[in-house]
Amino acid sequence: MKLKIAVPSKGRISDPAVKILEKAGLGLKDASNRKLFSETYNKDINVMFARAADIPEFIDEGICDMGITGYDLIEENDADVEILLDLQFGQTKLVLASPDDSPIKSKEDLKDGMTIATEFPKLTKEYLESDNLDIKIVKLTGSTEIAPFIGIADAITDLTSTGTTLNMNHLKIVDTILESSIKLIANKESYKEKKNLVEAVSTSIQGVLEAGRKKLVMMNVAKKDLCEVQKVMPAMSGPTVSEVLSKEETMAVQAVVDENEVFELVNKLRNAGARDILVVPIERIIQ
Ligand SMILES: Nc1ncnc2c1ncn2[C@@H]1O[C@H](COP(=O)(O)OP(=O)(O)OP(=O)(O)O)[C@@H](O)[C@H]1O
Ligand SMILES: O=P(O)(O)OC[C@H]1O[C@H](OP(=O)(O)OP(=O)(O)O)[C@H](O)[C@@H]1O
Ligand SMILES: [Mg+2]
Repeated sequence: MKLKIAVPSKGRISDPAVKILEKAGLGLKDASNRKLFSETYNKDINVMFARAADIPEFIDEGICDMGITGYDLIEENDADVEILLDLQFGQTKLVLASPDDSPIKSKEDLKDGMTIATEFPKLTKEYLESDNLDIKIVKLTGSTEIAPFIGIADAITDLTSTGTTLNMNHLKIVDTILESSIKLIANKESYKEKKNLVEAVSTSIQGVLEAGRKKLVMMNVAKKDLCEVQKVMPAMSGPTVSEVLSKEETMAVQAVVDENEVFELVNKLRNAGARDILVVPIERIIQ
């Protein structure tokens, strides 16, 4: 039984998606450009490349079993899929925005008869319907930010992450409609029929995400200093201590710690008597 994963073929989320699969042990056998399919180093799992915007539909319809794409696209396509993981990249938000000098400064300033340009008509319509506003929606396929300046819209809804595009086009954020990031999703039937394989992929990717924030700290400690070192040693399940065969009165100590604790910890460990301290990246942590 094979499992097919849909991966964005281009754009800002394509490379990070391929990289997280590689770290999860699902490296692509052929990631050359313009290929539609690639095997992975797991004989039961293949990858299909597609536009991020098409992936929600492909998973909903079962054309692929799993996929990696943006939450905004899942919602805009009203895709009925299982959202398994937040992949902690591609954070963005869909916002209502208007020209800097526009009187539209809040949602309340929107009036019947106005026009909004967007690449996300469904999400925009839902956002407006909640206030029974009779506002025309103009669907564009990109460069939405110019719409208010060529007379086709009073305001826009668009994705923003750094805010650069809005600032460069003299647009201000009026309201946030949806927070989004990149998700690992699965077809609901596949999740039942290929549950083991789907969960194996999800667990492995979760292990990569967990490990991303952790480091393995290893060191040698004289037996006389062990107590002092253990006092400063935060750890997931207590440090591991073992005999150093080559040095009698010395113990090898190691523990997994959060990367943001490492700087302070290393100095405390040295002061407590630890020597030969190594800080090692971790590829995956499977609880
Ligand atoms: N600043 C951003 N603008 C747009 N999308 C973003 C942004 N940050 C993250 N994303 C996420 O990436 C997804 C795909 O956006 P992206 O623009 O990379 O793909 P694309 O539009 O298909 O490719 P391209 O922009 O190169 O045409 C978006 O739906 C969203 O989930
Ligand atoms: O807040 P920022 O970091 O400026 O990002 C926001 C911009 O990114 C997206 O466009 P993209 O670059 O994906 O081009 P596209 O419109 O062709 O998809 C989006 O449509 C905005 O224009
Ligand atoms: Mg884009």
